[in-house]
Amino acid sequence: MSNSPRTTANAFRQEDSALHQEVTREQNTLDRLFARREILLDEVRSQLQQAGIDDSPEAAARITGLVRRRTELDRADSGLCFGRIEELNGVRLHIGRVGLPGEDDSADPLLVDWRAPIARKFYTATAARPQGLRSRRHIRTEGRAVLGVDDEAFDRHDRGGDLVGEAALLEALDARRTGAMGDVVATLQSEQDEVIRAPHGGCLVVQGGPGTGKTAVALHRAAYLLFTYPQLAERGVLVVGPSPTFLRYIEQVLPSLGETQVVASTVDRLLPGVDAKWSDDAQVAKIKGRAVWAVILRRVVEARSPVLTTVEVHHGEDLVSLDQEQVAEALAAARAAGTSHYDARAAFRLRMIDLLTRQVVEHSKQMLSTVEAGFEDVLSRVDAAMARGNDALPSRVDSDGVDVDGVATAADISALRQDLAHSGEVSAALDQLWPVLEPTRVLAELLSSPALLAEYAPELTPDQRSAIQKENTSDWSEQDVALLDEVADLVGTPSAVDTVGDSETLSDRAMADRTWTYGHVVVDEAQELSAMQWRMLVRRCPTRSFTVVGDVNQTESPGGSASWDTALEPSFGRRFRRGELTICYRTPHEIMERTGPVLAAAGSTVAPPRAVRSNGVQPWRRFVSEVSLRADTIGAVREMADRYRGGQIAVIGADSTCSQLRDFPEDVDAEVAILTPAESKGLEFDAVLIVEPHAVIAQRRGWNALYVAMTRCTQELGVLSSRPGPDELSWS
Ligand SMILES: Nc1ncnc2c1ncn2[C@@H]1O[C@H](COP(=O)(O)OP(=O)(O)OP(=O)(O)O)[C@@H](O)[C@H]1O
Repeated sequence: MSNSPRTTANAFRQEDSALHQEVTREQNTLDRLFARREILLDEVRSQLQQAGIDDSPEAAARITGLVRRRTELDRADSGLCFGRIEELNGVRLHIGRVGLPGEDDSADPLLVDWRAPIARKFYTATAARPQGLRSRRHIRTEGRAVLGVDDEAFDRHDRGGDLVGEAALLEALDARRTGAMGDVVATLQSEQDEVIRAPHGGCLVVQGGPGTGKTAVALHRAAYLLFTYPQLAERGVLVVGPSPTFLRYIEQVLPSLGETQVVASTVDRLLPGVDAKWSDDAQVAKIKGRAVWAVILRRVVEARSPVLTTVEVHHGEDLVSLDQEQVAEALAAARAAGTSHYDARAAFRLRMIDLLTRQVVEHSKQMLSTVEAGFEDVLSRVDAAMARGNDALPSRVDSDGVDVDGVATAADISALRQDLAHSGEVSAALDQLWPVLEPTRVLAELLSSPALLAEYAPELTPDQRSAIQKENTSDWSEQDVALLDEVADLVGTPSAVDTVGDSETLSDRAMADRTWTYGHVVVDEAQELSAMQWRMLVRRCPTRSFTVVGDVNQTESPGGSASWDTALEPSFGRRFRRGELTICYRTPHEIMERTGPVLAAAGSTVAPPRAVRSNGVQPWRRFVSEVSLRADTIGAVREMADRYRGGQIAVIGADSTCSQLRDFPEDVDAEVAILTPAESKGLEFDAVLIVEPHAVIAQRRGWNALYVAMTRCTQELGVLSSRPGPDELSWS
């Protein structure tokens, strides 16, 4: 039976009114939720005011917990509630950014936190596997207003797709880009949820093609772990990204989820006091990234062994000395502990002062006859006090009237040791015998000396050694930082934490402390890291609790890896779990289907990820003359800016092309960025214009770079070339 226009119109009206009723119903719920949130916020604020009177660790932990709760309630102002599930028995649960308990403890929660186990079904139920749900609803809101609802019913077996909340998802994906990544908590997909909720111990590596949500998933996982394992908040979660631009792009995601206990950094910013000023060229970066540096640098540090020599020091009129045998014995004792260079040197210094003190006392004729018995006892107590304070000499020993011999008391001996500890002659003797190792000096000396490189780095060929040799050793490159960190670890250099006050954030404290260890580390674009950078990261989390996301088909950096086994095995052995993301959310089908040949040319045997949406906009290519390239680029960008007003546009090309296009006119109604493929890593734009693809391909790992460039846009891809080819970009 066909519907007459009148009955169709009636049906629409009925549907409209049913929809209207549902929107009103959700609006009432949202109003109640906001009212409850206000009450809870007031409670937390007053608890915070009352706290802080005592400064016990328990009180500090409680305050940290309250501050976190206040932040998450505060930040939930937008998108407080975004979903609802209805179970077969009719029970309905609203899902949101934070959990809101009911008014009394026994009541059901008014709003379930998206990270709670019970919320999982919201992200994973499908018509084929409804998991006891009758329906799922996505609730679209703006501020405190409900705009609409999208329902999926699971008791009618008429939907078979693998997308969750397809309408809400597609709407989110089609939205204009703002230049900042947002959270996707309302529309997470089932395969993403699986990664986010994986157990936190050990290393989880997630491979996924461009736009499959790796960054989004990694950040939501950080929020999930902090919620599920609150103890992680104390040490924080480190998020490592490929560039400062990328970190700015993602910086709002975790705060919008209410998380503050997260430190975001590039890997080269993780060594306090060292600022990487430049990048090595590809050949040098590749050499410096090799794992063999761990062996080379250990060799260098170990070769700085103390020089066996006698020690002579004045104390007043006295000349006291240690012979080689005594020095050798003290050295052996200091090193036996198996501690770092720095700690062993500190232990040796104490031992040396101890022996010299003994000599001074022995020189005192008055003490000679009676000193031994009491002296040992006092020394052992002084030693114990020193061992507790490591390098620090106690300013005073509690003598309790202990007379060593009726002339020298414990206090006398303590004062004597203080004298010797501050003696310039003792310091000079120590420096000569066992020089302090300053990581920057050690590496600078090595890299500037062909002779030292030949001696300590025989694993490198002469050509490689001359490639890395450098005269100006006061500036450090990104790859140098990982080498410096390795030296600092071998030497055991203490961290300069003193500059950070109590009131500073977790991020301030962690970033000022080389030895800070995190509860969990998330690494994005992880395929780009060199072996030495991996070592550096593992030192930041010795429990090896890592989430590693990336795409080995996008690897561009010289020290990076084309396989996860190669990248991870040196640091994690075989002890890592794998996850995979297979659906591309960013780039439309029209573009993704053109990336296959480029990926194949890059040497990959896998297919690009399947695009979730199609927008009907075909990628285009124009041939222009080299002379008019700049003008044509400007013209093409203007056209794109007209189509994506207020949006984000990227012009991507090789270094040489980018330099030609600098000082791009800004009088277009869109943000325009001119980037190399490496700079565009992890970012996305409404439209992308690739200029001179042949120059991109000509670079090292150029096909991978082209693949990265092609997959940055959410709507439109254009290509401008002054030369024909390559065939992989012949679309017609
Ligand atoms: N479940 C989702 N709901 C809505 N948007 C999503 C979802 N998953 C991913 N996105 C969006 O898709 C885009 C791509 O995500 P993301 O940047 O995390 O991908 P990626 O795998 O890290 O990409 P690349 O490797 O190219 O850097 C982003 O705009 C992200 O917000």
